[in-house]
Amino acid sequence: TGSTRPQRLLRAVQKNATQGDPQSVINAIDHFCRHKEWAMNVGDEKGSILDSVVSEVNPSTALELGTYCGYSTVRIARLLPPGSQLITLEFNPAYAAVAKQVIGWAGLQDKVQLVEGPSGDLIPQMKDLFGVQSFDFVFLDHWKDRYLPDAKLLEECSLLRKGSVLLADNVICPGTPEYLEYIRNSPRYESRYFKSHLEYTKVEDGLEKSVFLG
Ligand SMILES: O=C(NCCCCc1cc2cnccc2s1)c1cc(-c2ccc(F)cc2)cc(O)c1O
Ligand SMILES: [Mg+2]
Repeated sequence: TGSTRPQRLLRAVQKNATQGDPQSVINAIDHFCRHKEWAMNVGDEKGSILDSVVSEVNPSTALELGTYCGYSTVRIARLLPPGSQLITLEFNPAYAAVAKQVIGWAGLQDKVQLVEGPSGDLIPQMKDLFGVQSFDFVFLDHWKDRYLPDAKLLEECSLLRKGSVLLADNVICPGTPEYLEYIRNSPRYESRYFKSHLEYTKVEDGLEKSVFLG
């Protein structure tokens, strides 16, 4: 039984990145995905947009839906102010196991809570499990047909407050048409589209930033 792509990605991080240096972890993953094997990380181009939104929001509590190998987890966590927390949900235990090691290699484990399971079950438990009142920032990067139901679930569970920012990956490719339709037409959100490209390719993709108005 050979290795999986996430395991090969982790080996590239352990070989080429410096422990405790998040930027070197990011660079190692981008190099691996551009020159060795494509993987569904948000990537460097969309990652820079993610960085600018996270820096602008400067969240105390952040939620990531879809950890995968932890690339965007590291991008977000490295920018968080001291004392803030990022909760990241992953459905696939094999992905979660790799992500935990990538996050650890970056030295960001104290800022990150990695939780395994489906978002639909876990979101209603956020207050009880982690004592979260509300999220200042949410990065949606999981099943594309779960973006809409989970945005509604966050509202219903009072996990969003006036000014909370949702940032959604892949709104063009693979695409999240129902989510875009809802969020762009809802009076409860102010949305903006950041045109970019599918990670490590020339294919169009983009991020949708939506501010909850309360
Ligand atoms: O599927 C994508 N991401 C989701 C996979 C995670 C599943 C989870 C479900 C779940 C449920 N609950 C909690 C946690 C989680 S994690 C994805 C796919 C592409 C892509 C792939 C092929 C292609 F040709 C073009 C684009 C690009 C991307 O940037 C992606 O993000
Ligand atoms: Mg994505």
